[in-house]
Amino acid sequence: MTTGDTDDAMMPDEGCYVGPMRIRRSADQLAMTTDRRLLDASQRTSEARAQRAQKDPWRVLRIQSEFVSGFDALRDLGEAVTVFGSARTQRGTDTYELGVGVGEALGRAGFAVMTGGGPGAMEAANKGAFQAGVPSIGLGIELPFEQRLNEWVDIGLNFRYFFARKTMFVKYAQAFVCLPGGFGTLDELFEALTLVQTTKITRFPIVLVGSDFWSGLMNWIREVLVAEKMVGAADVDLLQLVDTPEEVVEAIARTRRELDEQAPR
Ligand SMILES: C/C(=C\CNc1ncnc2c1ncn2[C@@H]1O[C@H](COP(=O)(O)O)[C@@H](O)[C@H]1O)CO
Repeated sequence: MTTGDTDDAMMPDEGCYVGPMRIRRSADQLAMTTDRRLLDASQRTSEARAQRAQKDPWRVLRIQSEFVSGFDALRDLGEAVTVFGSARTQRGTDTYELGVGVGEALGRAGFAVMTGGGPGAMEAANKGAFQAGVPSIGLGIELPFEQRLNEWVDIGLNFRYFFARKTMFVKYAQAFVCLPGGFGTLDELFEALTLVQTTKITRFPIVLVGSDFWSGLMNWIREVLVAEKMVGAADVDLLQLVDTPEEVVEAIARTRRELDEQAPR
């Protein structure tokens, strides 16, 4: 994060977000995040247990405040779609352009677009939404390294806690779209799938974009999960696999129509 011939240690760090706040800290300090303070088992010494007893009850207020600010910021949002995808997708690649196209097509169909607000596929989808003139929302997360919301976000919120942020992705969206991604994207995809499968959320299309990328997973779900009776055959239909931005919009519209026919609002 430094340039030129200046002593690296003297250069201010780019900093990172701690919840909604941007601060500069040393690399060691950056390794600690609020989520980690709450969850990390490596803290289980007697000293850490004492701290836990003293501090955890008060953390609830901070957790609560994240829900309050999220609910408040998003309360007037119209129809929206959450787009997940890799933080590592490079600008100028086909996948990045696909993400821009998806954001734009969703925008033209009247949906605001919500992402994790980071780089890669998130940035691409935000860019498309911005270009379509619809709200382009980024729900960032405090991470143990420098992070900022991408430049195409026009409504941005930063969260300390993954679980508070995930609630916003679900509560304020009418569908999920997954571009190619890694563990983060898979986590978000499977959380959504579980919520639909267990009817915690209803009327919720989940669309995977990019058959080259996702068909291996779809085959594994059919050949292993269904075959071993870990999921029902019908559960596979909760996922739709498409390749183009237009097909994303069609898939969402089709699922909504089908759901309306089964159980009119
Ligand atoms: C890896 C880098 C930055 C990470 N920055 C992120 N900012 C916001 N949201 C993120 C970030 N990384 C992951 N996420 C969430 O998970 C999904 C992507 O994870 P994947 O493992 O890359 O698939 C994404 O949808 C976000 O919600 C440095 O460039």
